[in-house]
Amino acid sequence: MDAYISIKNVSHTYKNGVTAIKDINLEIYEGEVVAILGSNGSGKTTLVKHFNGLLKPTKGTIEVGGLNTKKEKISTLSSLVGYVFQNPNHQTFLSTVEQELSYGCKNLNMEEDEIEERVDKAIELFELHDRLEDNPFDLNSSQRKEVAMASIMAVSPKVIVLDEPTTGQDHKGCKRVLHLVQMFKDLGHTVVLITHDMNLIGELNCRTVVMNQSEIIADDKADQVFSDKGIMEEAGLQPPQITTFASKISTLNQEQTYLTIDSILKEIAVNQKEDVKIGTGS
Ligand SMILES: Nc1ncnc2c1ncn2[C@@H]1O[C@H](COP(=O)(O)OP(=O)(O)OP(=O)(O)O)[C@@H](O)[C@H]1O
Repeated sequence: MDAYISIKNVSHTYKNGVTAIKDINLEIYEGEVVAILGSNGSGKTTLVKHFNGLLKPTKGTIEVGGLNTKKEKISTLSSLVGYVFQNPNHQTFLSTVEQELSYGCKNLNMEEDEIEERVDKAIELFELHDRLEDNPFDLNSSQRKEVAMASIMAVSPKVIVLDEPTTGQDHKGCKRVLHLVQMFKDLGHTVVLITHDMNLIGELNCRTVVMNQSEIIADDKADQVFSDKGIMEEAGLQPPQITTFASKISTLNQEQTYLTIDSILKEIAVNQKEDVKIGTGS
């Protein structure tokens, strides 16, 4: 299968001379959930802004859906890759939620009927029926972020990039983000997450690309990355607290990397059943 996003030897040097990404090679396939991790300034946002043409490589090539991003307009690329900014205020600027939801589709010159159909679907998915007349700026930040996601979903791009989706969210908001990522995946979208939220990555146990000093230093499933002390130290990352806790409990299988409380509880339940079996001689 061909990669949907194919990045070959890509570097980006800003006008001020900072090379924010260096010789990046990365392939992202349809339907994947990929987290991009790394300390501040490691190059995550610069990399991802290349996916929808907001930035163009100063060296190397990127193809999205077979199109060379250097040769395509941002409008073409943004119908393939939707970018949900960290701060929804950078994305919502119209006076009603309904206008926001149709904005992306209108920008792509879709027919009225198609816009209506897509907006209705987004309203359904995000349960926004009661908010259509609201001004996005009267909503709380979590709701505003959902409106931003819903307006991207109306366009229905193959790839959805979520930049720090849980930053500034309360516990309920974080759970909702997890649910939405899973929903996007179930609907067949590819999801790229830029995040510092190790718990979110732990819950997803998704492909995890680690960046450090403008380069990719790891690309593996989250449990493999989190158990690699060298990589974690080099990138200045800490695994989820539950992973560190589990690594200190000798009765747990130390060959395994536990990413969630549920995975620990499951292991304990299995151990207890084994104990009962041994105790009864059955
Ligand atoms: N528009 C710009 N002009 C010049 N330098 C920039 C620009 N945007 C980012 N940089 C620099 O590029 C480097 C990488 O920044 P980038 O924002 O891609 O990293 P990041 O990993 O996303 O960081 P953070 O986690 O803080 O968002 C940093 O040194 C940053 O200062």
